[in-house]
Formats: sequence, C-alpha cells, structure tokens
Amino acid sequence: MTTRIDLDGRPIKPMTICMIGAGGFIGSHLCEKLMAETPHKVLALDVYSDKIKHLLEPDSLPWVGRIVFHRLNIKHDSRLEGLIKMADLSINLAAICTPADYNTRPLDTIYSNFIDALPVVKYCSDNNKRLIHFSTCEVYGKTIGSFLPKDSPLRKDPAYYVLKEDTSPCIFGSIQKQRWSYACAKQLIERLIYAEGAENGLDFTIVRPFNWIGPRMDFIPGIDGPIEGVPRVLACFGNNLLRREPLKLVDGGESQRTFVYIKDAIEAVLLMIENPDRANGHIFNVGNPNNEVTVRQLAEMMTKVYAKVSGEPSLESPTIDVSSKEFYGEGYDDSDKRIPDMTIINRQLGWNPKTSLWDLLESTLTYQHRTYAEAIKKSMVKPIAS
Ligand SMILES: NC(=O)c1ccc[n+]([C@@H]2O[C@H](COP(=O)([O-])OP(=O)(O)OC[C@H]3O[C@@H](n4cnc5c(N)ncnc54)[C@H](O)[C@@H]3O)[C@@H](O)[C@H]2O)c1
Ligand SMILES: O=c1ccn([C@@H]2O[C@H](COP(=O)(O)OP(=O)(O)O[C@H]3OC[C@@H](O)[C@H](O)[C@H]3O)[C@@H](O)[C@H]2O)c(=O)[nH]1
Repeated sequence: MTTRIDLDGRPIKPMTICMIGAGGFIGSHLCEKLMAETPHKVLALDVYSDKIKHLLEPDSLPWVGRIVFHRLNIKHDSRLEGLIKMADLSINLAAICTPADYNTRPLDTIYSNFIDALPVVKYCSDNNKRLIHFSTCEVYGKTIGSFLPKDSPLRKDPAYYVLKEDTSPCIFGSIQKQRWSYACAKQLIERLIYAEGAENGLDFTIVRPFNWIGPRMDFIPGIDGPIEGVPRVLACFGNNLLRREPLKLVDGGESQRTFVYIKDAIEAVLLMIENPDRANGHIFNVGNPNNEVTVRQLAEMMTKVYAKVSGEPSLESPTIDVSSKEFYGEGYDDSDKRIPDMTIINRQLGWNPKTSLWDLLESTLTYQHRTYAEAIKKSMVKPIAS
C-alpha cells in the first residue's frame, strides 16, 4: 500500500482505532473502508458482529490481524477503558437510534445515548485520546420556519430552514412528546463533549449524520430482525416492497428529508480520521442537500426503482396512509425538514456528496432484493395443513 497523504500533504501514520458500535450499519461500512483502503488497525467493539462477519472471516483475508472483534456491551464491561487506552482514536457509534424506540422505550433511549456514552468521553479525556462522537441531525429538531403561518412567504427563505452547526437553535417538542428523548440525550452528550474540550482540552469531533442510507441498514422484520420490529424508513419501505404490501405513509408522508449515500458519507468520516488538525474541535453536518424529498416522494421513487431492479410490476395502490399514533404510538412527533448547511465541512475537509437519490436507491434496493427476496418468499409460503 502506498503511503497515504493528508489534505495538507503530510504522510499519514498508521493508527489504531477503537470503534464502538462497529457492528452496526455505519460501523460496518467504516470498517470495510478502513480495511480495504488504509493501513489502520481497528478494535471493533459491539454486542453483534453479523454485519462485519465478512471482514473477520476467513483467516485468509488480506487484512487479517488488522481488525479484531471484541464482543462487549459498553454498559457494563471493565475492558472498555483498556481498549480506549490501546487506541490512538476512539469512534463512538453505539446508540439506540430507531425512532420507533424513542417514544416507546424512552428510558433505554436516554440511557443509551447519554449515560452509556459518558464513560467513553471520560476515558478519552482522562487518557488524552482523541474522540469522534456520532451525534445526529435530530439535535436541530424542528425548523424555525415550521412555526410560521402555513402561507408565510418566509417559509421559502433558507434562513428559516437551513440547519447550521454554529448558529441554528435546537427546537424540540414538549416533554410529553417523547420522540425528543433521543435528540435531547444526544444534545446533552454533545454539550458535555464540547465542555470537556473547552475545560480539559479533549480533542473531539462531533458528527451529525443527515439520514445516511444504503445496504445493511437496520433489518427486515421477520427475516433478520423481529417480525414486530419497526426499523428506519429505508428498511420499512424495503420490507413492504419485498412483501408486495403498500408502503405506509405516516401522517400523509409530508415530512421532508435529505438522504445521503452511506459510501459518500464514509468518505467524510475517513477525512476526519486522517486530518485531525482540520477536524478537531468541530461539529460537522454530513448530508446531501441536493437529495431532498418528502417521504411520499421517497415512497414513489422506491416503488419505481424496485420495479426496475426486481422486474416485478408495482401494486395498483402502492401507498397507504396511517396516523403516527397508529404507527409509532403515543408521544411521536417529527422533524419537518432537514437541509444541512455544508459550509463548515466544505471549508475544513473539502468534502462533497456525489450520489443522486435515484442512483443510491438503485444500488440499495438491488442489494435488498438479492439479499432478502428468496428468504421472504420462503417465509410467506404457508405450511399445508395435514
Ligand atoms: N444512520 C443514520 O442515518 C444516522 C443518522 C443520525 C445519527 N446516527 C448515529 O450514528 C450512530 C450509528 O448509527 P447506525 O445507523 O450505524 O446504527 P446501528 O443501530 O446500525 O448501529 C449501532 C451499533 O451500536 C451497537 N450498540 C448499541 N448499544 C451498544 C452497547 N451498549 N454496547 C455495545 N454496542 C452497542 C449496536 O449493536 C449496533 O451495532 C448512532 O450513534 C446514531 O445515533 C445515524
Ligand atoms: O414506514 C414508515 C417509516 C417511516 N416513515 C416516516 O419517514 C420519515 C423518516 O423516518 P426514519 O425512520 O428514517 O427516521 P427519521 O428520519 O425521522 O429519524 C432518523 O434521523 C436521524 C437519526 O438520528 C436516526 O437514524 C433517526 O432518528 C419520518 O417522517 C417517518 O414518520 C413513514 O412514513 N413510513
């Protein structure tokens, strides 16, 4: 492997990374990238390893020994501090991060996103280790524009909706709207990390992902996750398409999101890892402002893309409306619109997303079809009564 060069032309020294939550969606892609394209070592921590199994076995893989899996729960495992000390950098991805949990398991959500993240911050700070912490775009909550009258022309003014790391406020609903338990816990851990930086000199970077999507995201209920489970929207809609069911639009599917391809987003994380002087002390939005759709438009596009990749015609009525109370239960609320401002990441790391929504859906739905279509068919064949 030729020596890697950072953005300022300096050679990058191989490093050891303690990656917590390495077995999840983002972790699996980051591990893949680090193994295929860099000389860095990864201590991969998680309670699950299914999504990185292909990187751990067989022993003949070219990166054997550079990635070592440690099955542990950071809630209660005394090995955590030792592993953080062995590494140059820790990346914390571990979290409960599916909206169906925020209002139904608010305690687990708050503990996971705040309390369980505390020791990681403390061990990094005490041992002078660098930390990249994964927060969320949900810390912005709702846009200022959403509080204006429906017909106000100001709603079209970007000043009322574009989300900026250093100036936008964090606007959540009432305490009864338990949806915000996640965003609030993430906000407090961000503030704590920021304070550790200011008072104790912690070298930190905070990442705010804006709906990163792609292969291996979440699970397909009844196939590789619980049948009653509710994953994030990509896997919900993927599951509906695989089962030839209508896609459920929560409260009319009017909310807007920007989706970024996981492989584009991982490039941004690698730039942060390898350019500490440019990344330390910063909070970065990572998203694709060009890929904005309403959830209804996402459903329509996924329906078209799936018909193309599967060769099966779409249903006559491809979507169905459901209320948020029916779908998520009491206490659900929603972010209305999420456009990331890209000034800071552009200036510091020169990063820009590349992949269009159509293209990223095409590769992701091709993956879902190849991975799950057979298993779904088998699971849907009813046993014949004897
Ligand atoms: N995917 C996105 O678009 C997105 C958006 C915003 C924020 N994020 C943040 O990025 C991070 C990673 O998200 P993801 O999409 O990969 O989610 P994910 O659920 O696929 O990955 C999280 C991983 O953390 C592990 N984990 C959770 N608690 C743990 C514990 N106590 N001990 C050990 N491992 C534990 C889980 O087993 C899982 O493998 C999260 O912090 C999430 O809040 C992701
Ligand atoms: O079947 C479904 C699932 C979801 N939805 C809607 O689709 C939108 C997106 O839902 P997702 O499940 O992807 O989750 P959200 O975008 O609301 O939140 C996510 O944002 C960033 C991260 O921190 C988390 O990964 C998650 O909180 C929401 O408006 C939701 O109500 C549907 O209309 N139908």
